[in-house]
Amino acid sequence: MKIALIGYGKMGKEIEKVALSRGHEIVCIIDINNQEDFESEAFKSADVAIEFTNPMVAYNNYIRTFKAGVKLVSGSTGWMAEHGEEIKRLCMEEGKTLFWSSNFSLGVTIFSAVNKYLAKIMNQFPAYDVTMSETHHIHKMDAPSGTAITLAEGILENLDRKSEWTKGTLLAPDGTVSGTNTCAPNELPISSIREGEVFGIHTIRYESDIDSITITHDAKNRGGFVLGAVLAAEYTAQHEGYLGMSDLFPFLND
Ligand SMILES: NC(=O)C1=CN([C@@H]2O[C@H](COP(=O)(O)OP(=O)(O)OC[C@H]3O[C@@H](n4cnc5c(N)ncnc54)[C@H](OP(=O)(O)O)[C@@H]3O)[C@@H](O)[C@H]2O)C=CC1
Ligand SMILES: O=C(O)C1=N[C@H](C(=O)O)C[C@H](O)C1
Repeated sequence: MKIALIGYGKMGKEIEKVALSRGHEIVCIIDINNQEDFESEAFKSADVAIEFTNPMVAYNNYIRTFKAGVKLVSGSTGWMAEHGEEIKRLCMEEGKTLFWSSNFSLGVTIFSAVNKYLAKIMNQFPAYDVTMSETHHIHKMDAPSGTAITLAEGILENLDRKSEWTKGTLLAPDGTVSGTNTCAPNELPISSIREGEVFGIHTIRYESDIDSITITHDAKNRGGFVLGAVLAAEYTAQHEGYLGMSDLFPFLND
């Protein structure tokens, strides 16, 4: 399969290696310095483009990829609140194709299913309140992480006493703490920690006066995100529309 890469940073470089190891060809690499290549024949020849950039530029990259008539896989986070509805509409009503996930790792996909199941159980146990925390490397631009937002949505869909998530405390790379831990009973607070080169830790904690139940996913490296993105690209080459991990792993719909 012919793959174009958009964004050649931490994820883009690792995706290149895994895509080559699975027999794919990289036909074009677009970074910040060669934006004109969106119009190149090499880019247009790709079966799928894989985009990992940042919250500010992802939307524009999607529009340029759609214009070139190329299917897209993206893991960029932090753009959904502003542009999510429009991008979904372009895919569902105007024939464009995007496979997006806030986290491509199989481990988080499993964790996400467990999270939803646990939230459903907790409807029977009102003594427990729920909080979430996420820890990432100091270079990360968005907070809360995209994964934390997706996990929070999984809780809101299943736990009747919570209706929105809210930002909790932020521990910044320089050690300063901002935000608050207090929130309304219907709110789920997400605290964020930026520390060293952490790949991504997500913890969901249910706490009562007598005990606590905690589930955690801790990425040991970027291998899971990278393999998942390449598997998603292989899937996207054969499918159309607005796609996600529940298409790739239908057990999530059970
Ligand atoms: N869904 C998932 O599983 C995962 C998602 N992510 C998300 O993916 C994104 C990228 O992560 P990561 O690779 O670690 O970040 P990096 O900062 O390491 O890489 C991003 C790259 O994109 C480049 N870039 C900036 N602007 C443009 C542009 N307009 N067009 C093309 N390239 C551009 C940057 O160049 P320069 O450095 O010169 O600005 C940089 O090389 C983040 O939003 C992160 O949250 C990350 C890991 C897993
Ligand atoms: O920026 C990162 O590194 C990551 N971003 C994604 C997110 O925002 O959830 C996925 C993963 O946690 C790594």
